[in-house]
Amino acid sequence: MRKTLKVGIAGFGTIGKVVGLALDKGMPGLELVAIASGNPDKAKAAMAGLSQPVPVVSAKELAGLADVIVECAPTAAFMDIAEPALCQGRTLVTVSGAAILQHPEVVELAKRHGAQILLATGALLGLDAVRAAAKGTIHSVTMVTRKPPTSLTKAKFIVENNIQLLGLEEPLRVFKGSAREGAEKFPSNVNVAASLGLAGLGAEQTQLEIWADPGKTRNTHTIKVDADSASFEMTIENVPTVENPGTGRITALSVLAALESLTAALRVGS
Ligand SMILES: NC(=O)C1=CN([C@@H]2O[C@H](COP(=O)(O)OP(=O)(O)OC[C@H]3O[C@@H](n4cnc5c(N)ncnc54)[C@H](OP(=O)(O)O)[C@@H]3O)[C@@H](O)[C@H]2O)C=CC1
Ligand SMILES: O=C([O-])CC(=O)C(=O)O
Repeated sequence: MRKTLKVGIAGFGTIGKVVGLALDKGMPGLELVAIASGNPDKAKAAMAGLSQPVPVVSAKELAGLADVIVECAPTAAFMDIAEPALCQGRTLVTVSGAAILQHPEVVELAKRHGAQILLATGALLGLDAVRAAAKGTIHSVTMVTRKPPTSLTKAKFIVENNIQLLGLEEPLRVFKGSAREGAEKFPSNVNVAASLGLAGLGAEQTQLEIWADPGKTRNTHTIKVDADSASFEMTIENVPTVENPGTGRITALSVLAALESLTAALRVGS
């Protein structure tokens, strides 16, 4: 029998609450032990739906209590959560690809302390195929993201440049460049582009376009890969969450699938 893994959630918002509820209902081999969040009182109130509420602690305390830390906080909080977890040799499950690009030193930190960072596929698809293709030679990787304007209004670049997206009648391209630059300008909106870069050609060599598209009701990502082993093009159309339209519903489910693979006797997909 494998030992039950103690799980801590850092960030109890749109993604964190879905993960918390699923753990509370029961996931084999996994036990929710504590959470860390921005505002502890808000987090305690948000736990009302759990049958077994857990303590709200600091990110540092969480690293001492849990074997697995699920990080689903804003990009700016990433290091406060990742550093103590990795220094204690924990498994860090995250969807913050943009934060990993900003702080590549976390990989060295994980190596040094025998920890592991598991960047879940999140709101994207096909990272298994991209990783496999990267074992051969990839010629090019491109990604086109189209989101309803309401999913982009809170994006850093849009706010800082005072770009008016509400009332758009035609699609507007708000970014074209590398996945690295896109992830810097839209850290909470194209984590998936950062993850695609990390899986394949690297974030500098991965080309990205972001469109605010009034004709879309879903957050849509199309990736196109040309490699010596295969060519493929895939599109995912994510249903935006009500709480945070920039975050697709599938993101939290991807985190659950990643957690499941930590204890499952059969893992499907690389
Ligand atoms: N790869 C992917 O596919 C995707 C990745 N993401 C990433 O996941 C992150 C979370 O997304 P989402 O759940 O929608 O975001 P939310 O804004 O809904 O939730 C974030 C939560 O983090 C909490 N928080 C704030 N500061 C800290 C801190 N210092 N330590 C711990 N928790 C903190 C917030 O608390 P409070 O409200 O009290 O401040 C809030 O509860 C995003 O920032 C984004 O980077 C999101 C979507 C897709
Ligand atoms: O990439 C992200 O961070 C979020 C996203 O696009 C989505 O939910 O579709």
